[in-house]
Amino acid sequence: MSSETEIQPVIGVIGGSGLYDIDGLENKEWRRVETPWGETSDELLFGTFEGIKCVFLPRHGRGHPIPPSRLNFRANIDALKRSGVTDILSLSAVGSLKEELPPGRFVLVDQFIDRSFAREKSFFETGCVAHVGMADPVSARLLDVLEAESRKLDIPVTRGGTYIVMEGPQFSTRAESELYRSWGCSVVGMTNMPEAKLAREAEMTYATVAMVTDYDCWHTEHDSVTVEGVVKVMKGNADNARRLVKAVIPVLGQKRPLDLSAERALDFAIITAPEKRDPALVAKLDAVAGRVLNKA
Ligand SMILES: CSC[C@H]1O[C@H](OP(=O)(O)O)[C@H](O)[C@@H]1O
Ligand SMILES: Nc1ncnc2[nH]cnc12
Repeated sequence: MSSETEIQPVIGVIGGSGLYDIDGLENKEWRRVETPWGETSDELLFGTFEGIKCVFLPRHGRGHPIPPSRLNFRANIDALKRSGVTDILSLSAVGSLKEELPPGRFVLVDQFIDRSFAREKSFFETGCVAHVGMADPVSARLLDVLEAESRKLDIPVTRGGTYIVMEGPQFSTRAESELYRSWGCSVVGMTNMPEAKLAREAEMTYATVAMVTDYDCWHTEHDSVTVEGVVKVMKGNADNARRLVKAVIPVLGQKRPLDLSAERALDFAIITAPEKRDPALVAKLDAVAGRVLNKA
């Protein structure tokens, strides 16, 4: 298949804190999707928007029952892949690590630092080893559209930045917050890794809209982050996120060429010799890696 091959995108939206539904979808249906990795956070919401297929998943489940360390990221990403999703828009509440990124701003991050440690981070295990590239974890094409539509809607937006992923669920200590700032990070959150790594392994394009809710705890003129403070800002952010999602779907849903860095990420990534592969694991990888593993 050449890079000129056109595909019909299916848009997946992962809703973070405060975003447990999306409006404007037609033919809406919540459906459970079975995966070999266990239970997803919730049922997935299938629908169309201006004729474009969309799939929504509330990351923490409706009503927010699941904390960051207990999210089954593998099941969530596998279920989106299995449902035909090609492009993932991840919507996330984050704390700001820079003065110029106040609450209410949307940061279109282009890098991540993964400091999470209590999570399953790969679909590949003993019996089928793969190493995908993560140098550019975010799709510039998705960012272009998110940036252009945010500006049209007058949503305060910053293109570029690093999202540092902490394990949580407690917020950072002041020393941690200062450490992340000294590393040049823009925002801090608890969920985008391993989500972005798994999206790459599953050959889906990925971009995050990091919606600032607070200044974490480093800022001397603002109170340290609390859930109460986050929730107050989240409402306005969620309204803007809904407007933005509605604006980007018709643009992203148009036929487009393959995005090779993501959609062909597994072409040269699997190192385990075919005769050494574990058939049970290969079977589990059907949705994620069937394209390369099941080649004749
Ligand atoms: C409710 S504040 C902390 C919570 O919000 C973020 O989650 P998400 O990315 O799903 O919006 C953050 O990472 C924490 O999980
Ligand atoms: N300050 C913060 N730290 C980690 N996750 C967050 N989500 C929202 N605000 C946050």
